[in-house]
Amino acid sequence: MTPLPPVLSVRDLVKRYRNGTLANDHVCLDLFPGEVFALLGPNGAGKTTLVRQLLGLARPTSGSITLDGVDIVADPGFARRNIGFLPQGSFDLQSLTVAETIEFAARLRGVPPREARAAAARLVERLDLGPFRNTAMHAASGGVRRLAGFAAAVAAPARLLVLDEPTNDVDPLRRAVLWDLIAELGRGGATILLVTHNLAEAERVIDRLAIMNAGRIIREGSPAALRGLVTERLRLEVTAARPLAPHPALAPDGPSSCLFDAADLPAVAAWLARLRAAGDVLDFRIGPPTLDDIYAAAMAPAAPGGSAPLPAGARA
Ligand SMILES: Nc1ncnc2c1ncn2[C@@H]1O[C@H](COP(=O)(O)OP(=O)(O)OP(=O)(O)O)[C@@H](O)[C@H]1O
Repeated sequence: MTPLPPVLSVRDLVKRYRNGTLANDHVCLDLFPGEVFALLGPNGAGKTTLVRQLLGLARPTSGSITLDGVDIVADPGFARRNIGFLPQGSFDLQSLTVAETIEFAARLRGVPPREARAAAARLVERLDLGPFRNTAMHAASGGVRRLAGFAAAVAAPARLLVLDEPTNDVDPLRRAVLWDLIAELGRGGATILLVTHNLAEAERVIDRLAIMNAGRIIREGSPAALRGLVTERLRLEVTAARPLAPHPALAPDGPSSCLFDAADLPAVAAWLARLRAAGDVLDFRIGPPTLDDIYAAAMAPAAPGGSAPLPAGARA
């Protein structure tokens, strides 16, 4: 079967600001239909710069960006019409109510009035925003503004959704609904670029991810492929009844939550069983490394004498 062409294709993208900062250094990226793709990286890595160019809000120094094959450097309007965007910052239309904001966003992207109103009503219901429907955006809490912004981004059909920290300030119950909705949109065929530091929650919706550092993509692949960075390690979470003397295999950061060598599993399991029988440990969980662990491993300084090896298949 021939793979579908990418929705978004970025080739050799370079962005150098006027002050000389090289914010994107030959970035290449392909996003395929229906995938939820996470862009990760520390502060200042170049993520916002990349997003601004994808949206046609900043001009690349060199390189190309196409959306559905259309050159959006030459036609930035095409990007603005076809990308749903939840920005990191606050919303501009502060005098509109929550429901009006969502409806207005849909209208701006060409949805007829009746459908725009229906889409807003559906999203208000789904995100449990009913009590805030008629609250003016400027008077809404940070979390409600965030949810309204999310609803505004997804209220009209889009070729690509760019969601920058969608769950910031959102309460845990609505956050769970929001992640469900993101996963559903992906399953429904939407292509989603997620910029987030919240790896623990994003983990269950992500199909592929890229880690940026200093303007470059340093790792790219599915979470499963990138787990190659931390093979031979397991993560232990312990609920203890009282402070525990550390086990040598878990030092120095154990044992409440830590990584340990898989080879030490028999010793660690026997130690936990003893503590559990004595009532010192109430509960424990041993599982594979998390996305946070993968990220930390990717960002760790290279071992002396060379750079960290790239695991097979870690770069798609
Ligand atoms: N308008 C600008 N002029 C000059 N330098 C800039 C400008 N905007 C960003 N930079 C610099 O470009 C680099 C990348 O910044 P960018 O905002 O893209 O990073 P980021 O990964 O989005 O960071 P964060 O996670 O903190 O939002 C940084 O060194 C930043 O200081």
